[in-house]
Amino acid sequence: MSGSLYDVIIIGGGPAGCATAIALHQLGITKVLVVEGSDYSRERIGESIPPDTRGLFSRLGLWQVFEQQNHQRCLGSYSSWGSDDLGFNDFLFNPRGHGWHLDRLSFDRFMADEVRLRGIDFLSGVRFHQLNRDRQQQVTNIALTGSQSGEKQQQSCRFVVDASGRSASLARCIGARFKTQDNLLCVAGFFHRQELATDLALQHMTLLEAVEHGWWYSAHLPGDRIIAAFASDSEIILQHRLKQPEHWCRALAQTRHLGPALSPAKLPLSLHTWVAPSALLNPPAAEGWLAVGDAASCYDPISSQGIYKALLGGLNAAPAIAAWLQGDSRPLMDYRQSVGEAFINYLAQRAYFYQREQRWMQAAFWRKRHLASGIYQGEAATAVHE
Ligand SMILES: Cc1cc2nc3c(=O)[nH]c(=O)nc-3n(C[C@H](O)[C@H](O)[C@H](O)COP(=O)(O)OP(=O)(O)OC[C@H]3O[C@@H](n4cnc5c(N)ncnc54)[C@H](O)[C@@H]3O)c2cc1C
Repeated sequence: MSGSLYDVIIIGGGPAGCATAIALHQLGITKVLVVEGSDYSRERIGESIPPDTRGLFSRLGLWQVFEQQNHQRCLGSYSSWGSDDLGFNDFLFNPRGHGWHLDRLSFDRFMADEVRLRGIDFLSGVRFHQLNRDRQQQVTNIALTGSQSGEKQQQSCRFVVDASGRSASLARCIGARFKTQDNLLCVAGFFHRQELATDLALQHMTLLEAVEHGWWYSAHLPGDRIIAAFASDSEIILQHRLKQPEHWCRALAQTRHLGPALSPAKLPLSLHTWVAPSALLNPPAAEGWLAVGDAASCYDPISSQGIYKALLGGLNAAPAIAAWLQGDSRPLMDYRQSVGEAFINYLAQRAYFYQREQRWMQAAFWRKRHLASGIYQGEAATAVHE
């Protein structure tokens, strides 16, 4: 595969990278290479997607095949937020129907298979390492390394896409930097349904519960698995030793709704920790490259918007790339602007949501979010216009 000049190389075969490759293919751009560092065997996070995602699957030509996958329907969410009561928000009146709780690994493998089925070159187990750009020739040379073998190779292209998720490894090589507005940490445990006294009513729902030091959520996944996750600041997690299963389980048991609903009979074998920042890449695009998905902007998991944003980003990025390859860079600059504007909208929604919780005004977690919401939006606006 070495040696040929690609129109586009995409670093990262997650939802954003695969959606970009498929959307480019729909526009007739087929000299595309996707480079994925993993072999899709390690646990991934991010499973709830809203009903509106159906429209994006349709636009990508994936709706019928996605429907045949075995993902769990999500009919709505219960939440205890701003009040001790458990409110219920269902999707019954959404014209697009229900959402889904994905088996995240099989979803990412499915997206990668759909890319390959279209005849698009796809390297997995190969990591982006370094790049060097020949601006006169308008060629970018990409150095790649086998994740296991350490074997090196080089590929060249005219346009390069960073879809490497929160690491934004390619964009950072070019000199772009994240402006981080918030740095949540999530500690998650996976259970099998048999290990829990789960209330059947919760089976097709997401459950969200605010507590003094952060918030919890749980979701029922395919294969009768259940995820429960606690989101807070790293110093609070450290102080309460919440990376240790016994402390994490004790904190879960102390919640008003989630603990009694799950009541795990035993500790999870291990806990997984993920950073969940709210951050905007500055800039998210420039001549010859763009970032998409989490590499361009990361949203708080409370929004359940990450995968939706990744798929939509791929659909928006493809025409901007196609135009750039034809010599018109205006759509690329529009794309760059739209990533920033969407981020500002997201910050406003997020601030509104966190402001609704007023029960623990003196607790460090909530004080920090209430104080910061105004400042965040001002800073983000600057990032877009820089
Ligand atoms: C705790 C938590 C809970 C979340 N919950 C939800 C949720 O309920 N719903 C939702 O929609 N979103 C959720 N998200 C967000 C969601 O997971 C992300 O927004 C989504 O995965 C972004 O997709 P992506 O393709 O941009 O990035 P990723 O999914 O991160 O994919 C990036 C890909 O690039 C590859 N890669 C990285 N570096 C390199 C390299 N150097 N070379 C080659 N390949 C590389 C990675 O292996 C990966 O496959 C959650 C996130 C967190 C942290």
